[in-house]
Amino acid sequence: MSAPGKTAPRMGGPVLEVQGLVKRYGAVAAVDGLDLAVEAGEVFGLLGPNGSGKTTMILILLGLTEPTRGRVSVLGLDPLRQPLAVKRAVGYLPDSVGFYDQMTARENLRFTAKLMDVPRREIERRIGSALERVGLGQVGDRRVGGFSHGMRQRLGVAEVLVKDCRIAILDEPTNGLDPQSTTELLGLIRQLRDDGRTVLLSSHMLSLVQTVCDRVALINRGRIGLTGAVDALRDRVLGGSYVIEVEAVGLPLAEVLRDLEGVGRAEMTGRRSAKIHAVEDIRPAIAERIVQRGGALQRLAMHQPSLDDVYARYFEEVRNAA
Ligand SMILES: Nc1ncnc2c1ncn2[C@@H]1O[C@H](COP(=O)(O)OP(=O)(O)OP(=O)(O)O)[C@@H](O)[C@H]1O
Repeated sequence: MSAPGKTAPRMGGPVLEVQGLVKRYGAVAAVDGLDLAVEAGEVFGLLGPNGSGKTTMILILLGLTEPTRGRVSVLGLDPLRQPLAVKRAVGYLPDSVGFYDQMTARENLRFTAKLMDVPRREIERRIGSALERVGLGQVGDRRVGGFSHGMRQRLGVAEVLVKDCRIAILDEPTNGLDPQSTTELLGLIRQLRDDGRTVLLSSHMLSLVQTVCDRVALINRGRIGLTGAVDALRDRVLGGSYVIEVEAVGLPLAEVLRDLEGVGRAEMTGRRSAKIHAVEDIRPAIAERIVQRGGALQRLAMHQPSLDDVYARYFEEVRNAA
């Protein structure tokens, strides 16, 4: 597959940019003053509860919905004024990708390639290579009507490869996929990034998003609440907290932990076990203290908060503040 994309009206800076975006449906503000900049080559996750405006924003980026107010730029293009150019440069996978069921996978890809003006001499080579890459090489001549949901999603990725898009936008791509298909799809998303493409994805599958996204934005009621790398958000929302589980015998554990430096809160989970919330990884200090006081350490494990913890805490704070 060749290097992605030839549409490069601007060098440097964000490839997807939204400023002061508002979209109203009557009294409902689906998007309510949203600013976002996605840099070239990153996998960016849009996270937020149902109805927070993720799909609306994606449709605006694709030129499929008109914003009420605000500025939108996709590779320097205005999706409303240049919808065809945006369609050529951006691959879009909704949660259920639409293909012609009566046509084979190869015919569907050929149809898109012609529609998108892929150079004729390139079409068959790109289709063959894309089908192989997404693991559909053996079934390229089968009708898509018989494909599973996971196969359709992979065919959606093949379409991005055939169009050679610089940007792929995926709306809830892992919805309805079994664990193996989910893992495969995430692998393909990583490959898109490794090609140098930019990926914007919306998802509720936080633990999975965490494994694939370079940065995420938490969206609440049509606005971006927080943006950053998962680690940075963890620090900001959870105060960089580490959860350490310790189990020791031969000493009064609660007393031993009481004045240990770095312990934010220690909660006894049993007679010999405790869960410690700390601002840094203080496992060596815990081990040393227990041994010094004549105890025997039986377990010392650190649990790093996941994106689910960040998400839950953030939206809890938002609800409490409302
Ligand atoms: N065509 C429409 N007409 C009226 N209201 C709409 C329309 N599309 C979206 N909305 C409303 O706008 C808000 C945002 O919807 P949107 O689908 O963008 O959210 P979302 O974050 O993608 O949700 P989900 O996670 O459930 O897909 C919701 O209150 C929704 O009901």
